[in-house]
Amino acid sequence: MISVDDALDALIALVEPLGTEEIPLIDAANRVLASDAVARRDQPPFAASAMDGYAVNGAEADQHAQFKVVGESAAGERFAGQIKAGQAVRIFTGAPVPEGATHVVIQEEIERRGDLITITEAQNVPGNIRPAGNDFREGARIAAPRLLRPEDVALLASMNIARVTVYRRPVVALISTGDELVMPGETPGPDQIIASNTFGLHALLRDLGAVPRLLPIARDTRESLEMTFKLARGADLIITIGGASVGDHDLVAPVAASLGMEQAFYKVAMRPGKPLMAGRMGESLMLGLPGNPVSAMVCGHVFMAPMIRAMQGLPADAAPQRTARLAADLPANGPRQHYQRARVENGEITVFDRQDSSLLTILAEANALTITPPNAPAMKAGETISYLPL
Ligand SMILES: Nc1nc2c(c(=O)[nH]1)N[C@H]1C(S)=C(S)[C@@H](COP(=O)(O)OP(=O)(O)OC[C@H]3O[C@@H](n4cnc5c(N)ncnc54)[C@H](O)[C@@H]3O)O[C@H]1N2
Ligand code: MOO
Repeated sequence: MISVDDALDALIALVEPLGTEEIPLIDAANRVLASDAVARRDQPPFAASAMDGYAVNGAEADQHAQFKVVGESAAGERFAGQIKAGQAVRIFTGAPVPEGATHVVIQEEIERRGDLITITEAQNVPGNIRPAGNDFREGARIAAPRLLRPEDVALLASMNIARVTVYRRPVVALISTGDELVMPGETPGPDQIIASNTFGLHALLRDLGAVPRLLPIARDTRESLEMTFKLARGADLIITIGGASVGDHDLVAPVAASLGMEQAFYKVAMRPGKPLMAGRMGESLMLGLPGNPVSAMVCGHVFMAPMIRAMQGLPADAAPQRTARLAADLPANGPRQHYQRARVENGEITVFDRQDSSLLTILAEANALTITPPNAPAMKAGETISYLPL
């Protein structure tokens, strides 16, 4: 058995970032930028009014000063002339500030009669003007790699970047194994259960930006598993669920080996998730997850997620950890790193009593997995513990 950290290192060593593709900006959210994006213009491209009001020369903008309104500057259509002494231009938010104007008086602070306005309040001069290039200048960069959030997409649009180069999304084949499994919605036989972690992992993969492909459930025979592995060809990553342990029907390791899988490791000192395996299989990477539903999901967060991020060119970091205060004492740990379902609220974390790796109700109630290193001593309520947010 190897440690969680060594297993992660071995996994990341297998991964190379996938190729890149150019896509329309409208599809860019949740993708990873592969080449720096460079602004094609200044924003704003002109000094712009920040308010609805009147553009004047700030040197003249005393309380009670009077101006003649000589024109209008609207967003999208500027006032073509220049403001002279004693003149003002009606202006709207986002409109170009006319030449000669250095200040915008908001319309709540003037009185208007016909073409004449009078400033009614003392002014903070200059004000209410956004200088050209205030947000960014032409040539400003968004550095790759970067996972593009909706906020980044807005900025890219503003930079007039209509297409972006991003890493390809990993295609992931998901194989459930076991004679006992049927799909949700089917009618299980008396000894059957519903394939569940398959769906949890599918959802997690989507969240991570991968393209999951759900393959038919492989039965507990060599032939069925071989056939399903063949269907998985072409995937960047093949994930099996179940059949990873030592029972007579646990065929994933021998069948994968017979199909040429070069194993990087098998069995990790963690709980749940011990019978994890990984390696390379032809053009694909392979990750064999344990079948117990919680084990599979925990391995999904701890191992699959960093792999998918690294395939998309992001730094190959472990899932980010946080800390919280324990709500109750925690017993000493055994030889495997323990990931326990827990609920964190207002900085305090409660570890659930029931931790059997088949209990999806407890997983669904949890919003965190506490991490206890191998052979860690008992901890007292109030001590700080690390956790993975779910
Ligand atoms: N003698 C030993 N027995 C077991 C050991 C061991 O070291 N020695 N390890 C245990 C641990 S830890 C785990 S975890 C499980 C993992 O076993 P497998 O990966 O071989 O998984 P299966 O036996 O196929 O299934 C385990 C359990 O999970 C259910 N399952 C499987 N796939 C799904 C799915 N897609 N959706 C929902 N549930 C699924 C399956 O029906 C079993 O109940 O082995 C222990 N045994
Ligand atoms: O350690 Mo196994 O992965 O649940 O229950």
